[in-house]
Amino acid sequence: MGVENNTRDIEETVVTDFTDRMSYGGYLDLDTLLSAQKPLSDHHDELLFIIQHQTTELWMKLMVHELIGAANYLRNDDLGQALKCMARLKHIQKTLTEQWAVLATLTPSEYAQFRDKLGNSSGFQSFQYRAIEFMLGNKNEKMIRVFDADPAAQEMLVAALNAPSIYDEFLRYLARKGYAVPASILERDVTKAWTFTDELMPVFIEIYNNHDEHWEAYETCEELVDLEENFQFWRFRHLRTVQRIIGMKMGTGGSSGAPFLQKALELTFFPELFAVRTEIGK
Ligand code: HEM
Ligand SMILES: N[C@@H](CC(=O)c1ccccc1NC=O)C(=O)O
Repeated sequence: MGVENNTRDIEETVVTDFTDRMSYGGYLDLDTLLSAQKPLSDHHDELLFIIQHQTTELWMKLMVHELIGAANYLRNDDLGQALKCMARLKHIQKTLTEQWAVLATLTPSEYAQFRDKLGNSSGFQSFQYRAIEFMLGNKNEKMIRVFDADPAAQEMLVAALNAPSIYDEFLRYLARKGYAVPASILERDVTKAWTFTDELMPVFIEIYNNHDEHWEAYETCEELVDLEENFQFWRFRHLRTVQRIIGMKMGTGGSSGAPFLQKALELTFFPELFAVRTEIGK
């Protein structure tokens, strides 16, 4: 039987009594989740602003989880599982980059009506964002101080600062597989930002020039390139959204605003994987 009167019958077997059963809202703790939106103004658009940030933080929570997973799998030489984590990470990144379109419906006039309520709070203080940057190799000890007033966040961030990045783990994996990764790289101080290392180039040139013989390493290199590219796309959409909403105003976090965000577009996580492109087929 099809639908009648444009109304779908609820089937006899559908469960409706949840007095002693776990329900959807109970499992997902929706009471907590949906009571966490607390606008500080009466402005219609503040809910959009809050939900855009909260959904981003939720997806970033999964990104942290997947990045930890990927690093652990690499450490255990389980490349297949590490690649699965990276594939999921890339889809989350795409979702987050697309999501900027929702916030871009906020006009400068609308935002100006509640911006003063935000005080000095800023995305700059997102510990999950900072952890993701650290896990990808953009380490910066100075960021830790921002979290002096939040010991739990700070502890998590210090752990991410002290742990090898996903790139460090990949290079260690390559070394275990017999690739000539210099010892100085394997023993480097992982709390410092990665900087371009010329001695690594022969390893990647070999992998890219003879990719059939190095398929697993080659595929992983390209996954890392995708991750970096997607990260830059997110940063770019953030910058463009900021430009259209606050122009050249300073940030609530105290930075110069757009010029500060622009500088991040010059950062790179895996410089050798981009440099190798110049060398292919020479
Ligand atoms: C009206 C929308 C937004 C504006 C005007 C804006 C503006 C800014 C500005 C000016 C900064 C520089 C730090 C400062 O001085 O405050 C910044 C940083 C940041 N914002 Fe936003 N932002 C917006 C939306 C978002 C959203 C939705 C997120 C998602 C969580 C986000 C995440 C971040 C992060 C992670 C940083 C630090 C970036 C870095 O260290 O390179 N922002 N934002
Ligand atoms: N930094 C933004 C304010 C802002 O966007 C914001 C404020 C509180 C919590 C998260 C935010 N998002 C990103 O920076 C501004 O300068 O307008």
